[in-house]
This record gives sequence, C-alpha cells and structure tokens, in this order.
Amino acid sequence: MIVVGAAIIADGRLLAAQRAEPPALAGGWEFPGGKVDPGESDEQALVRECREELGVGVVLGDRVGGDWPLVLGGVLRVWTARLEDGEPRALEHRELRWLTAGELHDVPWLPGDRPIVDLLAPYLD
Ligand SMILES: Nc1nc2c([nH]c(=O)n2[C@H]2C[C@H](O)[C@@H](COP(=O)(O)OP(=O)(O)OP(=O)(O)O)O2)c(=O)[nH]1
Repeated sequence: MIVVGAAIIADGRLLAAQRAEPPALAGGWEFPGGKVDPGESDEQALVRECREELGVGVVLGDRVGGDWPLVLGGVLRVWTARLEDGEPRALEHRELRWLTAGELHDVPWLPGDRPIVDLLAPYLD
C-alpha cells in the first residue's frame, strides 16, 4: 500500500489536519492525503486527495525524504505543496490548523509523521 501526503505550505505555515476516523487514529494529526488507487500515479493521487479532502487545488513541490514505513504496513510518501486555488476546508477532517515553525510540534502528529515534520522546518523560514 502506498499512501501519499501533502505538506501544504502558505505564508510560512504548514497545514496540519486532524483525523476524524477510524477510532484508533481519530484525534491524531496528519498530512492531507490518502491511498494511491490502481492506475494512478502518486502525484495524481495526491492532487485528487487534496481536492476531495480540502476542496483545494495544489501544485506539488519537493519530495520530503523517501519511503516512510507505516505501522500497519505500506509506505508514506510526502511532497511539499502550495495552494493553487481555494481555501482549505475540513471536508473530511475534524479540524485544520496552520502551524508556524515554532508551533510544528504543538499538535499530536500520528507517530510516523513526527520525523517528517522535523524536515519541514527549513521550508517555513
Ligand atoms: N493521509 C495520511 N495518512 C497517514 C499519514 N500518516 C500515517 O501514518 N497515515 C496512515 C493513516 C492511514 O492508516 C493511512 C491512510 O489511509 P486513509 O484512510 O487516509 O486513506 P484514504 O483517504 O485513501 O481512505 P479510504 O480510501 O480508506 O477511505 O496512512 C499522513 O500523514 N497522512
């Protein structure tokens, strides 16, 4: 399983999204995204998920690290992204927050996401 996530950055802040489900993950914070469907590229999946989950268009930037292993199997692949159209809305998440560099660890990220978040600080200067 390949899961893709978007580190959306605007005005020096990172968008964090709080999961609403399933119960085991609800309340944890993550990068918007989801599973890559058959026949879809990673990048296509990520643009689609951002539209579905946030109602926005994004332009992808740098890949952040490589394949990040997920606890339940599979890998997470993350890209930086900027907004192309729309303002993010929590269409599937419980809540959204824009985090400055100093606030990056103010939310309880899903455990696997923490090392990825650390790599994003230089993008927020
Ligand atoms: N989207 C996302 N998922 C993450 C992150 N970190 C992390 O461990 N995960 C895990 C949580 C889930 O087990 C899995 C993603 O599944 P998902 O339920 O979001 O995928 P999806 O949107 O395609 O959902 P569905 O088709 O199952 O409804 O990856 C992250 O930063 N973003």
